[in-house]
Amino acid sequence: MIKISNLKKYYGKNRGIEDVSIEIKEGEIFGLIGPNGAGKTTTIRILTGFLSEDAGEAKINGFKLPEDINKVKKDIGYIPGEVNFYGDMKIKEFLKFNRNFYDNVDVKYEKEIIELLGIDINKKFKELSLGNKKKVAILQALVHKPKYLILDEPTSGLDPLVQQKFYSLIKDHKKMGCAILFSSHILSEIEKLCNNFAMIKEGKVIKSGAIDDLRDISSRVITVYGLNDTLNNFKFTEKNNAKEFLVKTKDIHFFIKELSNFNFEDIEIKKPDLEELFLKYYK
Ligand SMILES: Nc1ncnc2c1ncn2[C@@H]1O[C@H](COP(=O)(O)OP(=O)(O)OP(=O)(O)O)[C@@H](O)[C@H]1O
Repeated sequence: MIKISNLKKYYGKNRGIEDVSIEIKEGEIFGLIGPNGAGKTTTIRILTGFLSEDAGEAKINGFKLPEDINKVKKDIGYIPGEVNFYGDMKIKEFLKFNRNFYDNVDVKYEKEIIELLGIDINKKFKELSLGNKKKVAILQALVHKPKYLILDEPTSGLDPLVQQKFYSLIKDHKKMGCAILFSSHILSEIEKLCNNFAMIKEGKVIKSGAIDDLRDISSRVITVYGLNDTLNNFKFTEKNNAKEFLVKTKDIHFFIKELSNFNFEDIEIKKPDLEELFLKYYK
């Protein structure tokens, strides 16, 4: 398990994080979201052994970070937000170096990922584009089939096709029982991939829980176009020349009955948009 409790970190007088607590179980993809400067990377840097905390604690499999990083290093896969490897090294040399470090690299799997993502291992790192550098970072993070994956905006810079391939690799790791921390600004990918999430703002967790609970799966957004009247029992907000109602699924037939007394042009019924809900918290 990855367990972070009341973690706090200041850079001198500057707040990094104030109070962050999250738990990620094996077989779970956990979304870490929040605006620029919220504290996601600071949290991740402590978890990956690069920074020490001021208060609270971060643990992986019971080992305290950053102190015990060497005891869990081989079980962790990490994709940093900014990928900076050894510029003059060819990718194939880098992979050899990586195989020596992680004595548990699955060489067959390494080959599979190289083919899946289309990585040119004969190129030097400095010759690669941003997206292709990111592909090497993905490869390096996954080849030893880690038990814990820590991903800091892993899809930034990837084209949509490679993104899809990356998602399938991550889902495979989830099936293998990996505990995955996935930091991202792309709310739709958090919605699609994650079971649970935490939103950090100004260094504190302001909202967390199951993605499905957040969405309020028992309600529907009903947009009615060309309706000039108001309904007695249902409130609405005016949006793009239409009236938008949030209606509990159990009340939909009452809603339709009441609406049928009036003229309107068109109607659209959909599940609440998670992206809109997330954006409210960003503001
Ligand atoms: N080396 C540093 N020195 C001083 N302040 C820092 C340093 N690194 C981060 N900070 C500050 O800590 C806060 C949290 O930054 P952090 O990089 O953790 O946020 P983030 O959520 O990862 O942001 P983003 O989404 O922009 O990557 C910010 O206010 C940032 O300015």
